[in-house]
Amino acid sequence: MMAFAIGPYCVDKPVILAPMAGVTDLPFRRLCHDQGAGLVVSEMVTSDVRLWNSTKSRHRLIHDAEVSPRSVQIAGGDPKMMAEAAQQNVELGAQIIDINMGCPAKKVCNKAAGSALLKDEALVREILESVVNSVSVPVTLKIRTGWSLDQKNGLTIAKMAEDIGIQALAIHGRTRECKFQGTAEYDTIAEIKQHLSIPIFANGDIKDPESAKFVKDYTNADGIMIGRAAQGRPWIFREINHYLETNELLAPPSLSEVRQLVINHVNALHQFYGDYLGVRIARKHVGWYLQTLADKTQFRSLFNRIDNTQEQIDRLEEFFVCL
Ligand SMILES: Cc1cc2nc3c(=O)[nH]c(=O)nc-3n(C[C@H](O)[C@H](O)[C@H](O)COP(=O)(O)O)c2cc1C
Repeated sequence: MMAFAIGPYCVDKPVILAPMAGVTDLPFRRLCHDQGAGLVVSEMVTSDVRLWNSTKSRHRLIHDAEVSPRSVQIAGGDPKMMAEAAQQNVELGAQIIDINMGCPAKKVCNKAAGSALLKDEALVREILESVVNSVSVPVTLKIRTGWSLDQKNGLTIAKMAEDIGIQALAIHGRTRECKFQGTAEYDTIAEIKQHLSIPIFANGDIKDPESAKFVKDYTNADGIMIGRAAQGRPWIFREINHYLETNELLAPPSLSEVRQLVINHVNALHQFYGDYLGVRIARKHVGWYLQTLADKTQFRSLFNRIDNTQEQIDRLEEFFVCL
């Protein structure tokens, strides 16, 4: 059964992995896809091609070996640079270009990019037109509900985006000013969904199957986008799919399944990043996995001191045997 389509790409499951810089790298995207995410979106790639030689950008520009459709998010505030970045990412294998107007990170917003763009509707229009006209693949957009509570212009931006040719829209239920404070609200998302005909993805504070179903029903969104709740818990995608289909909760994964998943994930990180970066990035993900397991504090500090790929795997094996 098709949940939604973006251009020629039919997506059969309505649960989407949100773009998260420093989290949703290629190994994590593949893992979440295996666990039932219908669509996974890359970490943002800066539109400033002069920065593409950094280690961070080089890893973000690897689009082969990715599950299809390959959705690559770009971030920036200059229409020409955004168009150039979109074209180059398509040449590198992107099948969908996603534009970031949702991220409140200072690094992004200080340069009038990410969610900071929402206060300048003329610039938003220029960027969207420039990117849509520069590539032949579908272009999607991620926004917040607006710039501020006084200027909740999400609906205006959404209508503009659809008119320009944006093919799907993800909305985080907070304004830029809210950053991550308070709780997400879904009325604005529901209102946008009523006025638009492109697929709409609801995002913000969805933590479990029940909240996913609530938000999907409340907003009538075509997809549910999950960010932080997937950290250390990538099986949330299959749990949500199951609940949406059957209204019943899946049993949690067994310890031996979690063990295998964590070890495979850590191995994939070592392979993708190499030894030095791989062990460091693995520490972050293992820290998240440990939040759902017992005996975490002691093991976490031990694991964070390990500097060697094989030793990370050996210690993880031992840790799970002792649980
Ligand atoms: C660590 C982190 C990195 C993020 N990076 C991005 C990003 O690169 N692009 C983007 O559009 N949003 C980014 N976001 C925002 C998320 O995509 C999402 O909108 C937000 O976390 C709310 O969803 P959640 O409550 O399910 O986490 C990031 C969020 C976090 C926590």
